[in-house]
Amino acid sequence: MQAVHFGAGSIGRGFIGDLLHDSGYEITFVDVDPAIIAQINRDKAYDLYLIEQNYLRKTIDHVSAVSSITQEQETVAALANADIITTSVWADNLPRIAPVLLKGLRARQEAGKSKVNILAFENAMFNSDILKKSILELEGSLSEKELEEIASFPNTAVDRMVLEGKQEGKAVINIGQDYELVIEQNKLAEPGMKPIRNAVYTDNLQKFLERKLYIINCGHAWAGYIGHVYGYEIIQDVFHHDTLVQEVRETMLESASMLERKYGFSNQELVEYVDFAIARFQTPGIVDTINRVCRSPIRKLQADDRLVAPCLQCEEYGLKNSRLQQGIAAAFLFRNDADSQCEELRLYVEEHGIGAAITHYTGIPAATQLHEGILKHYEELYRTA
Ligand SMILES: NC(=O)C1=CN([C@@H]2O[C@H](COP(=O)(O)OP(=O)(O)OC[C@H]3O[C@@H](n4cnc5c(N)ncnc54)[C@H](O)[C@@H]3O)[C@@H](O)[C@H]2O)C=CC1
Ligand SMILES: O=P(O)(O)OC[C@H]1O[C@](O)(CO)[C@@H](O)[C@@H]1O
Repeated sequence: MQAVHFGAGSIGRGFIGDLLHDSGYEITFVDVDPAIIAQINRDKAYDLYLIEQNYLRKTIDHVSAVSSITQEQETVAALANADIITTSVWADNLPRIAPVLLKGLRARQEAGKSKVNILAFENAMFNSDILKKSILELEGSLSEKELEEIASFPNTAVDRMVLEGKQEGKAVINIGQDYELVIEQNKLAEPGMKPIRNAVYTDNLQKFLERKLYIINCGHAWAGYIGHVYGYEIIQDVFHHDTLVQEVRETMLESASMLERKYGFSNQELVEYVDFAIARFQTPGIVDTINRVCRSPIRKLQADDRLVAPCLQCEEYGLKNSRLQQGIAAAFLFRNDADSQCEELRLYVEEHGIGAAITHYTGIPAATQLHEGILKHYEELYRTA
């Protein structure tokens, strides 16, 4: 069986590649980074290191790689022959892979190939729908009916600790043992089939997605943005600071109270989920930068993302959300010269003021209780920063 995976980065090789390999696929990675492509083609394999098993090595073989920039024909040919197509390129990049994907789908159409599953494994709500929409919006694209005849776009939730590391001086990928890969079953090309082993198949993805994004990623982002205000650079340092850990926990529990109300999760299972996530962030020996956790703050401030969405929903249910407001405020103070979204945010605040920026990036209207709360937190954090 053949898999084509866009994005040979941490999650691409460390999580999706791992599971595709264990499901029996040969994997063609499509990337834009010549160094990663060359490395995969040279070694025809790559190594992963299992953090909790004293960095035990696991080799992923039967892999190759192509560049979507310089090897478009090869990419299209691989797509035409694929039994499954997957991505982990960051949600913001999905529109960039849409054109070559469309060419691959046309090639499949011409060759009379069977309907293929296309799964976007990105941290975003309804990630595969974003990709489908990007394909449909291309000039001269297929109609929605034509696209649905040749491809299915099940949405997913993707959770695993995957970190860049070093072994014997070489850059490697370290992976955590716990993971959750959830796939929308009813949208699969054949809903009875389970194309990836060890994934969870569900018809109620939103519940899993929100639990993961609004608790794990929310707490992580809160810790990163607040940690940055306090001058930390490594996220583990935040998780070794008792007061901050307590505050992250309070943030995650604000989201949890909303999810309990909305989906009927039990309080105990959500509290256990929060504590499991915090324990994972505290795994001994791992080092992860705040710059990575906080990357792309504009994306993370969107109304359906990890901080604003649970905050808005808590507000609707009349639930406490002050910690979430604080995390949103802190995101506006995140600075990283290598991240263009930080500079865009900074310039917008400088030109229009923080009040307008909150509304512009989060959609939260001015003169609401929420807006005023975020503003107040921003002013307090600004004095600390
Ligand atoms: N690292 C993690 O622990 C987790 C990451 N995710 C999600 O997985 C996705 C990928 O994250 P990472 O693997 O950490 O990022 P990464 O930066 O390590 O990997 C992204 C890869 O995509 C490639 N890429 C970018 N644009 C491309 C294009 N147009 N065509 C082909 N390849 C392209 C990059 O060259 C890079 O190799 C993101 O959506 C992230 O939110 C989700 C859960 C966990
Ligand atoms: O990958 P993103 O969406 O930029 O956000 C980083 C988050 O994703 C993860 O990489 C994995 O879920 C977390 O470490 C972090 O919460």
